[in-house]
Amino acid sequence: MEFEEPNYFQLTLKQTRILLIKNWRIAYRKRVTTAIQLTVPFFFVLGLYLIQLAVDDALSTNDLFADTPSSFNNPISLIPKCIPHPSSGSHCFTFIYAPDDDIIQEFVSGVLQDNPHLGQHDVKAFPNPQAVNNFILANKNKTQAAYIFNSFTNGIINYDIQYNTSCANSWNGNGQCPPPIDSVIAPMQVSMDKQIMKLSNHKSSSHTPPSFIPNSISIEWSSGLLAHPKTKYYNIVSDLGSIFFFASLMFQFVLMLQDMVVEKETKLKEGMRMMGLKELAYYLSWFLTYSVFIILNVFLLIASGFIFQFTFFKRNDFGTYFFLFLLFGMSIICFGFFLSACLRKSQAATFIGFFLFILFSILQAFIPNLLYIDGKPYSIQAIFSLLSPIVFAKGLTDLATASNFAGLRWSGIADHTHVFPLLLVYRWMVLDSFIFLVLGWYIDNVFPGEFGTPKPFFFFLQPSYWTGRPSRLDFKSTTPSQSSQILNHSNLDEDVINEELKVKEIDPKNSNEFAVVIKDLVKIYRNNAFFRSKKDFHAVKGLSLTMQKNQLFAVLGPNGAGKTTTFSMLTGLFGPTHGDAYIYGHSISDEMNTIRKFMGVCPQHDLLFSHLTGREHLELYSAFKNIPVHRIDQEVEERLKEVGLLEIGDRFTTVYSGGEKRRLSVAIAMTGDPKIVFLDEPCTAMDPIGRRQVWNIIEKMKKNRAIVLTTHSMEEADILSDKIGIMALGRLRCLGDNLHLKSKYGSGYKVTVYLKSQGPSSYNNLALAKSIQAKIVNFVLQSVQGATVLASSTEHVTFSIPRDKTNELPAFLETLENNQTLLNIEDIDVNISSLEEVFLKIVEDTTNESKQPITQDKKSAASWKGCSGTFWLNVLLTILGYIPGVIHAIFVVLD
Ligand SMILES: Nc1ncnc2c1ncn2[C@@H]1O[C@H](COP(=O)(O)OP(=O)(O)OP(=O)(O)O)[C@@H](O)[C@H]1O
Repeated sequence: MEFEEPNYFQLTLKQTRILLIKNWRIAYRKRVTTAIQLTVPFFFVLGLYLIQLAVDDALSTNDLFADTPSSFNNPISLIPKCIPHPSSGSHCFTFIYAPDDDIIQEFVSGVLQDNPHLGQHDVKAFPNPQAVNNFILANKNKTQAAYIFNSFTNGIINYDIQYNTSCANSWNGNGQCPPPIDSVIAPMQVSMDKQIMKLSNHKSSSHTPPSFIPNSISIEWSSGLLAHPKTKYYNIVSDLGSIFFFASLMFQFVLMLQDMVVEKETKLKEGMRMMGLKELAYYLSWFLTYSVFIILNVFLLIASGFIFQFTFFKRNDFGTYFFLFLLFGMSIICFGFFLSACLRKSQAATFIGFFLFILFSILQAFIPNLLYIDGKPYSIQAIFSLLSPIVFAKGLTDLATASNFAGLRWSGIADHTHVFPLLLVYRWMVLDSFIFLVLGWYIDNVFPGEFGTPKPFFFFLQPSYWTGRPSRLDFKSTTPSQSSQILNHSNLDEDVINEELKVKEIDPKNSNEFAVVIKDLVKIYRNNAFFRSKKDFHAVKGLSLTMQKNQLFAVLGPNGAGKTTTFSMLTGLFGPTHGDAYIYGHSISDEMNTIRKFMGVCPQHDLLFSHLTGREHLELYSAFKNIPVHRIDQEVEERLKEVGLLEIGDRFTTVYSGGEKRRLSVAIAMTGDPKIVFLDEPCTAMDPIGRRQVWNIIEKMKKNRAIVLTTHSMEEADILSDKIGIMALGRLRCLGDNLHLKSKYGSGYKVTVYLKSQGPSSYNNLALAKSIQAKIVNFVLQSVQGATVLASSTEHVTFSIPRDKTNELPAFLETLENNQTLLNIEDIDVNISSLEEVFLKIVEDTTNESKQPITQDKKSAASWKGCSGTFWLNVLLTILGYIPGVIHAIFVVLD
């Protein structure tokens, strides 16, 4: 099957489409979560409405808001007696006064007469205002108020009433502080003014009254409210709207972060990338999925606002708040992208998601009021505006304030008489979205984390990144050869050394002969992302190898040999530390995107979505492989049939048995007719029938493609492979086809001689059989030097023929056959050593070799520093490249 060379954008669109279908299918199947996700704004607006109702109810008993059909007046009360605050002693002055002259004392006596609950000890006289100040400064909270008489000139009496704002002297035991004008100032003024009036009426004074006061006037004071209907003055949206609206949209942010990090943590994302998923399609699909959620949320939020009749929605123009919500929603999706690129664990994602949710809720409640005011430098406002929740709260507060009046018109969004008008809020949210999108994309490429090949920090300048094809303009990283430093050739197999020499001669880019050429491949697992450490682990130590086209190459090795690490590098799960490999002439370091077009992968652990069926998985991967839409059904049917899953293809993979999941993984690997297929232990957890079935499939697959198989099953390798490489402790230990390995590393041949039956079991017959057995043993041991008896019974004897006597084997077997009658031999069976024996021998040879510390790696680092011409440039570029890495590292630490 030949598929046309895909156009990058067409393929991206196609993949985006199928990923969207996948996302919607999963969303549909997780109905409860999705329903909550979609309807959450309604519940937040409902909550806001209920709070509004509760507040309205509480205010309904207050005269200010209650229905007041006619005005009413309350007489001005008496001057309240100062009640000492528990913290400021046992006594306080209700008022003090200055100056201390006769006429003022006359006034004060009158005030005390009018306020019989007060006595002389509640007041205190001072000679002048300065003395009053000195007393107050020296005696904190011991005075409630003061009369300061300034002048009596030209018939004008000028006096001040000063009062204590600390509320300490109005302490009424329940912590409430009454408004000073009503409770203190008005009674003091009324009382004092009465005395002035009395004086003018000459009732009790011998002093001459000021000339402007008429003879005999009396006034009664009272105050009251105008008549008014019931008012709903309090607008809950002004105070709590920003938190509630913010929360209803931030919900999506937390869920998206969780969804994306789970796909990363469970390697599903990398699994899809290995099978040809385009990065852009991946991000686009999540962006579109969550954009739809956000748009639906925004409409529901607005609709709920209208249902509950909030003036915020009724008075402001629709566009003003619609764009505010929409742009904020988009900005949090982009912020989610950025965070998902920095996080690896879903647990950390949940924790950080909720932490940010709470942090922003708190910050946005007060920062905008302190920040977006006249006189604040724009630079400070700009820094905080990089966080879209803060700038969102500013926009929301403006709209809530406007809704207390006539509301904001769309034409007024750019009103520059406002500090930070709404148009600026929109622009900042667009800028925030862009910045976080770019940062997330950059970090994902340069610091892909555990999986993925890190790209150079200037990757976006390389034409190949955009075109998917290598270009002459691409910067090539030179990876120094390591094998000569790392390997000690003295204990290596000569086939391995020859292979290494052969690889050195090959020009992998232009050789048509090989499917895979591996050159000095090295993988060091770093303990620390930034520094070399003694805990770094050298998993693959300079592997050089070729694999032929149309052949199956089996990689064997004990646990920890480095098979999966090699496999992961070849399939692009992560990049090599040094060296390179070429698959059909394409480098795994630079051209993985090209390789993925013709590569199929069955990883060691099944990477399956629990809410998709087997058939849907194959549809998904068929789209990644650019199979035309009209051929996808046929492809899916064929793959399901091939692995025997046709009948259960429509079931969710969660109900598949271990073996069925493996078979589905094999089917996925074969989707799209790949030229090279990597199978990592494809038959684990399979029963013998399933295993045979998969072996048959692999056997058929071998025809037009190269297959790389890692396995622990010697039988599997023996039956399927054309060539075998056995690895141990990160190195290739031997290489060749099974016969070559068996004859080279096996103990030799096994010859089993079956004796003729001597009749029913009896003492005589047993003695006869023993003598025949002795004769045969004698004959064989004399015929072949070094032969040994492995096992014997009255029915057969098994001999081991040493490997160096293999050439004598045909002549010996002929002699044995010629003496068959004489020696009473029934049958002769010849077996070569098993692959298992070879494997055990190789592993045994390497058990004494300890895992090497990476001293050589330090040498290579030193030699790198030695390239002084480029050293400082490299240092500079590295430092620049690490800036986003520092941001990344902060999150990794939190992770
Ligand atoms: N992410 C990692 N960080 C550090 N060391 C690792 C990491 N992954 C693997 N290793 C180590 O590298 C060595 C090779 O591991 P690898 O998984 O390649 O072995 P393998 O041959 O595939 O083993 P198995 O047959 O058990 O799958 C092991 O010692 C393993 O502990």
